Amino acid sequence: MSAPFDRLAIIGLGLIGSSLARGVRAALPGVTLVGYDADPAVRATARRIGLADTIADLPGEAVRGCDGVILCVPVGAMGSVAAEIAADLDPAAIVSDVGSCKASVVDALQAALPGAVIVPAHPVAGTERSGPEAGFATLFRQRWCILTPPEGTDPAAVDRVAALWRALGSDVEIMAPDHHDRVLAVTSHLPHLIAYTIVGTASDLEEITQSEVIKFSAGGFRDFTRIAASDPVMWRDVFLANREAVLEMLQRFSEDLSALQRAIRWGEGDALFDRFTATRAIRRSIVEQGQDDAREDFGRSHD
Ligand SMILES: NC(=O)C1=CN([C@@H]2O[C@H](COP(=O)(O)OP(=O)(O)OC[C@H]3O[C@@H](n4cnc5c(N)ncnc54)[C@H](O)[C@@H]3O)[C@@H](O)[C@H]2O)C=CC1
Ligand SMILES: O=C(O)C(=O)Cc1ccc(O)cc1
Repeated sequence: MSAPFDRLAIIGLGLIGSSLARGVRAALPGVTLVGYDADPAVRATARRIGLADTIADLPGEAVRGCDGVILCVPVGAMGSVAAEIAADLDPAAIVSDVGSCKASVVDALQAALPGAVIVPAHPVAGTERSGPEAGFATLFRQRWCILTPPEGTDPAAVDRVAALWRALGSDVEIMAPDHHDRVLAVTSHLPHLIAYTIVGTASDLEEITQSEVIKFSAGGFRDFTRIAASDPVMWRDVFLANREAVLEMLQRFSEDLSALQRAIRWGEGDALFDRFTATRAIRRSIVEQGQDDAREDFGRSHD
């Protein structure tokens, strides 16, 4: 199988960009990799650990001569990065991204790069860690990667981006950007909001000390603290960019939470039991489909 790209630029070398670089190195050794990050310290680390064949000092320099460009920056920075590369982009190059929400990113990329070939993507794989040293080559293996090409996108371009993610071990699905954002609002964004809230609530309680929260954190709370350790810039941007879908799912969630609150208040054990039985079945079907995190060393050593 020939590689889907000859020369690939990765802009943003944090968790996802560096995992992508490592994955491409391992699975597609014929691809020439160029990296760029706005943070000079990240560029220095990327050079030291040999993330790409070249680490450029300017975004335009990174994309020049590339047939593929993947933006791996927080979603709020996608538009400005696209504007920075516009003048140096090969007109035939495919521009993609890895942002966690898609409608706003598609709009930002189309506005900054009129006429460019744009195939947005979202690898539904990650950890709570960030930065170039947090990445690992196998992050995308057995994970979904959702592509949200704008209407009229050349199918051959979509196939090339799909081939890239399949080479890294992902399963690829195509979706409309708005639908993607509603699905991810409930499966990923709302759970992060809940984790940020519960961990904040526990640490704000006056009568329970911080050290008691840490000392007695049982399974459930510990899992929430992992998610609540996720990158503040990335998640600030996700909630601002996917505002409507998140607010809609939050409204539904609040209503369901009120129903459980009511059941507890009125001692309605059957209602609680029925709800917990139904949710247990959902967990079982996720595990059966191999989409759980059975990887015990998740986020630690993977290369
Ligand atoms: N963290 C996760 O689990 C996942 C994240 N994503 C998406 O991937 C993207 C990147 O996230 P992470 O790698 O986790 O974040 P990260 O914080 O580890 O890395 C982001 C990098 O982008 C750089 N950057 C920021 N603004 C820039 C600019 N204007 N020009 C060039 N570089 C710039 C930062 O210096 C940083 O090194 C985000 O859009 C996020 O929504 C997608 C799937 C999973
Ligand atoms: O670490 C976790 O539990 C995650 O949920 C990772 C993650 C974060 C953001 C995404 O867009 C996709 C996956």
